[in-house]
Amino acid sequence: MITTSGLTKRYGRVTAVDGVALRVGEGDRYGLLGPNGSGKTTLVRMLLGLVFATSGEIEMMGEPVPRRVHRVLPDVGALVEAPGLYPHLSGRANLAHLDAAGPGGRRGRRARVGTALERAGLGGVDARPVRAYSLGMRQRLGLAAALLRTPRLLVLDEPTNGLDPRGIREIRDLLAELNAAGTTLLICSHLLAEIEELCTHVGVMDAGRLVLQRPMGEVRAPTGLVAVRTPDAGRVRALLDGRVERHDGERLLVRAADAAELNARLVRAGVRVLELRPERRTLEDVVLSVTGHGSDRPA
Ligand SMILES: Nc1ncnc2c1ncn2[C@@H]1O[C@H](COP(=O)(O)OP(=O)(O)OP(=O)(O)O)[C@@H](O)[C@H]1O
Repeated sequence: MITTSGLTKRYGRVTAVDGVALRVGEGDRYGLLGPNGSGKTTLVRMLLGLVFATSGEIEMMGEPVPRRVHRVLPDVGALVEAPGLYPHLSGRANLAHLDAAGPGGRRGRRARVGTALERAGLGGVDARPVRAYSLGMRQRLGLAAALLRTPRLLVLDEPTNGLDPRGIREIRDLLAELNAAGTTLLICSHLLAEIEELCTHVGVMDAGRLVLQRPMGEVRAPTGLVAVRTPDAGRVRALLDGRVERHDGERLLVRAADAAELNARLVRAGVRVLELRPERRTLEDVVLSVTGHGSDRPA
C-alpha cells in the first residue's frame, strides 16, 4: 500500500525525516509513534504530496508519489491538518462543500454527507455552525470529511486529539469497523495506549529516523514471566522455590516458559489461582528502549 525508500526531508540544517523505509501493507492498521518533533507529520505530509522530499522514493498503491499523486489521492482519506472549514456554516453544509470539490457528482451527495456525519457521531448536531463546535466535534467533522468516499487508505494525524474517553472509544471502534471493511489505516500518535489497542503494526520515529517497524504481535513478545494472583502465595513460593522473581501480597511474578503447564501444576498442588497471565513487554517499554530524549528537547 505504501513503500518508501531513503525518504529524507531537510529544512536548512534540520533533517526532519532521515532515510526512512516505510512499509504499510494492504489492510494493515499501522501506528506511527514518536516523540514530538521526531518527523511523523513531515513524513505523512510527504506521502500526501503536501511536502516535497529532499531525496528518496515514495510509492503509494503502486504509483510513484508525488509524480502520480493525482491518481492516488481519490482513494485516500486524510485527517492531517484541520480541513479548511467555514465557521459560520453547519457541519453538514461544510461537508457538502467538500463533497462538491471531490470526484462524486451531485447525485447522492445528500446521502453521502448524511452517512459520513452519522458514522462520525455528528448525526444529531449537524445544523449547528462549526464555530460552536468543541475541539472534539471538529475532530469528528474532519473524520467525517475523510469518510465521504470510503477510502482505500485513511491517514490520520492524532485522530483522538481533543476527545474525551467516550469519544476516543467511538473513534477507535469506527476505525476498526472501517478497517474490517477493507480500509488500510496509517495513524500518527504519541498516545501509546491508542496505538497498542488499535494497531496491527507499529513504526517508531526518533529524530527523523524510523528506528523500529514490526508487527504488534512481535513487538509485544512474551517476557518469559507469568503473573499469578493467589491467596496462597506462600505455598507457591514453597512449591516453585527459586522461580519466583517478585512477590507482593497476592501477586507473584514467576519465571515459566509455559503458562498452561504452570497453571496445571499449581492447581494440582491445591493452590487457589485467581489470575494467571503471561507477561508481555508493553509498547511503552519497547518505545522507550528505542527512542532517545525526544527530538524537541535541547541537547
Ligand atoms: N516547515 C518547516 N520548516 C522548518 N522546520 C520544520 C518544518 N516542519 C517541521 N520542521 C522541523 O522538523 C522536525 C520534525 O517535525 P514534525 O512536525 O514532522 O515532527 P512530529 O513528529 O510530527 O512532531 P509532533 O508530534 O510535535 O507533531 C522538527 O524539528 C521541526 O521543527
